[in-house]
Formats: sequence, structure tokens, C-alpha cells
Amino acid sequence: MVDELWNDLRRVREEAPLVHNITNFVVMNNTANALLAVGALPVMAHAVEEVAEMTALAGALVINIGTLAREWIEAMATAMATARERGIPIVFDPVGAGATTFRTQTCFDLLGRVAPAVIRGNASEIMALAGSAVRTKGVDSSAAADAAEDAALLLARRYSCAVVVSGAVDLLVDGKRKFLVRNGHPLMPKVTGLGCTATALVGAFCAVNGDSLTAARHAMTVMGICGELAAAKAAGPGSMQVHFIDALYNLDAEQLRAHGLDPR
Ligand SMILES: Nc1ncnc2c1ncn2[C@@H]1O[C@H](COP(=O)(O)OP(=O)(O)O)[C@@H](O)[C@H]1O
Ligand SMILES: Cc1ncsc1CCOP(=O)(O)O
Ligand SMILES: [Mg+2]
Repeated sequence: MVDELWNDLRRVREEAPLVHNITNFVVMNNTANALLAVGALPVMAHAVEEVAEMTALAGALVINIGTLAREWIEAMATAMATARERGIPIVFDPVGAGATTFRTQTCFDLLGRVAPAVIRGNASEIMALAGSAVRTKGVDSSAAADAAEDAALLLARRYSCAVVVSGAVDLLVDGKRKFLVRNGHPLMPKVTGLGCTATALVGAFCAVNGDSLTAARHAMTVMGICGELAAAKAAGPGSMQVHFIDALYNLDAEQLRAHGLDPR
């Protein structure tokens, strides 16, 4: 796994795929910096007048409903339709699904029109999309990833896609395969937007690897290892964010091996 991961990371760095993000106001800056640090090129564009053109240029489309407003929904649907026509992978982040009817219903509407390559959310969000009665506090999960395994499988079958449930241990399924990613650090959920960063990195890896589940596994492993490397230098969430970007930029093959990848 380590060699395949390294190959994908090198491809991201060499090919610098454009990742088109329709994402939330909270994380636009962190996400763009993380994509640049890993070697991809970010662009944030959400005007309905330009999204089709922008998506057509991209290696991956990331749709994130974190600060949803009605006028964005048409832009998201248009971008997703363009991606489908052109075979561009879509990665979908249902931020806060389950917290409000607007968020949950919009996810159903968008996903019902165009299925993504990958859905990446926390356990509460994935359970909400699967119809489980789950209490969710805004954008943070109230459950561990393993509690969402049945929900993840249901979504993987419903949309024929890969599903990533993030948490202390990430769970990844696509209906046929299941992977766990154990890397990571408890400081990570103390930095806003690292879930959205994970989704964007899944987009960057999907741009270079057509096997969506493998691409997602590689991205989530990179997230976890960089979280561990950053936490070793951080004094708290503020410096964690800065060290995380540096760790993404500097990540090398030796660090990947030293961080004990789990081949299951
Ligand atoms: N307690 C934890 N220990 C280690 N890693 C974590 C922990 N919680 C989250 N992570 C990692 O932080 C990143 C963001 O995940 P998460 O916090 O679940 O997303 P979200 O912000 O969407 O809720 C992922 O890479 C995940 O593996
Ligand atoms: C706090 C917040 N509110 C709306 S979007 C957002 C960012 C959520 O980012 P993440 O899910 O990556 O923590
Ligand atoms: Mg999130």
C-alpha cells in the first residue's frame, strides 16, 4: 500500500490537477492551502454563470454544503452535471446533514440527480443520509465511524460510490471492499475544516487514480500521517493548523513508512 500511495502522491505533485471546489466560507482558505501544499491546484468558484466552464477544466469536483444557500444549489447541480458528462470524479461532503432539514434534503436532491465517486462525511452525517435517527450538533459528529458502517454500506449501494466515514479511525467502503485508516491525532477535530480538507484531498487523489476507494484511502492516510506529524510539533490547535500544511508539503516516503501503515 505504501508504494501505491507514494505513486499517487508523486502523481499529484507532478500533474498538479486542478480541483474545483464549491465549498463553504469557513474553510475556503484552509482548503486552498492544503490542496496547494499537497501539490494540487485549487480553485473556488460557485457562481452559476461560470461553474460549468470551471468544472470542465478540472481533474476533480468537490461539492461541500457547509454554508449552503438556495442560490448555490443550482450551481452545485450544474457543476455535478458537467462532471458527469465529462467523466470528472465528484467528491461530496454533506457538512451538517441531519442538523437541519434544508441540508439533509439538499443532499438527497443533489445526490439523486448525479451520483458522486466518493461521499466523505463524519459518522453523524453519513447516518443522517442513510435515514438513521441520529442526533447531530451542527457540523460535528456525535458518533464514532464504526457506528456508521451499515449506513455507509447503504449509501455505497444506493449511489454506487465509495463512502468515507472519518473519525478517530476512518472507515472506508464501496460495497465490495472495506478499509480502516487508523492514522490521525485527537487535535485534528479541534481545527475547523480538517474534515473539509480531507474531502478536498480525496478529490486531488481521485484526479490521479480512477479507483475511487483506493484514492480515498490514500488521501485519508496522508491526512492521518500529516495530523500525527503536525501534532508532534504543535502547542495547540492554532499551530496545529500551520504545522499540518507544512507536513503535507514536506511529506516523504520515509515518513510514510515510519508511520506504520495498516495494510488491511
Ligand atoms: N479523535 C481523532 N483522532 C484521530 N484523528 C481524528 C480524530 N477525529 C478526527 N480525526 C481525523 O481528522 C480528520 C477530520 O475528520 P472529522 O473530524 O471526522 O471530520 P469533520 O470535521 O467533517 O467532522 C480526518 O482525517 C480524521 O481521520
Ligand atoms: C464550522 C462550520 N460551519 C459551517 S461549515 C463549517 C466548517 C466545517 O468544517 P469541518 O467539517 O471540516 O470541520
Ligand atoms: Mg465536516
